[in-house]
Amino acid sequence: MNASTAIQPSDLRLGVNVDHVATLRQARGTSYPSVVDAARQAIAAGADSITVHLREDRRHIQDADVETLCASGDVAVNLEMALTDEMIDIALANKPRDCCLVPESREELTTEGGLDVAGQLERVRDGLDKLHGAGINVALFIDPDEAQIDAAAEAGARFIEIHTGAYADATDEGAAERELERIVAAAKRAADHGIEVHAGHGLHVDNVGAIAEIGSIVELNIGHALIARAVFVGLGEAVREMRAAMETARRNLH
Ligand SMILES: CC(=O)[C@@H](O)[C@H](O)COP(=O)(O)O
Ligand SMILES: NCC(=O)COP(=O)(O)O
Repeated sequence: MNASTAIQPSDLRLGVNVDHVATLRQARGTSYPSVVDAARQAIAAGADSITVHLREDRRHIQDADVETLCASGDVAVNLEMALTDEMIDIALANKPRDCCLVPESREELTTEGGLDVAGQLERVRDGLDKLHGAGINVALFIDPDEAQIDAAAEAGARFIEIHTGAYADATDEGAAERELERIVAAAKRAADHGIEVHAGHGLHVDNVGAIAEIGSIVELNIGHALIARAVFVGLGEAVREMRAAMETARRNLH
């Protein structure tokens, strides 16, 4: 592989999820902190895109955040959403560059498992067709599971986002290693299907390296830990720290 085709650290994109900027705002129902200002600051500091999860219960991101961000023209938006008619209509009305279909339940504290594509293939295929028809890139947020990867390919997915939550939440090194092996295998299987591979959930500067070293993963979506870090160092510095951790790890690729 010559230098021109070697994987470059910049090959790995960073999507910053700003849900929890909205969590702080919703805590008091104020107009601040501005999600749009946070998005622009993150982009200025090196983020490639902004992820927002418009949940059915609107616990953090609001419809107006999606509308303003998508209308801004200077922020690449990745709209995370449940596979429902309501959310598909909102995506079609706002036309974010990207969507990511995620499972959702009101009782959950945060996203738990990945989307069950294998168990609802036609419904997923129908959702993909509607969003693709509007020119929206759509990723399926799925567990690092062979059957779900194969189902994503069968449904016509062009992108997946591998759920890294089990890896991030592993309580010991052995469990983390086993989850990492699942992610590596899933990323390779998806890439072999010709699917672009993203990853996210629970990542922070201390655990992102092993994921960033997986050459077939080209985008990471990171939110909660980065926003938490921003409380102490500011959003721009938190983004720069994450990018540096990703690029340092990416240089380990052969
Ligand atoms: C799908 C995923 O893992 C996250 O992007 C999601 O946004 C988590 O939901 P909360 O941000 O509500 O924790
Ligand atoms: N899809 C993952 C994401 O957008 C951010 O997840 P987290 O870093 O907030 O856990």
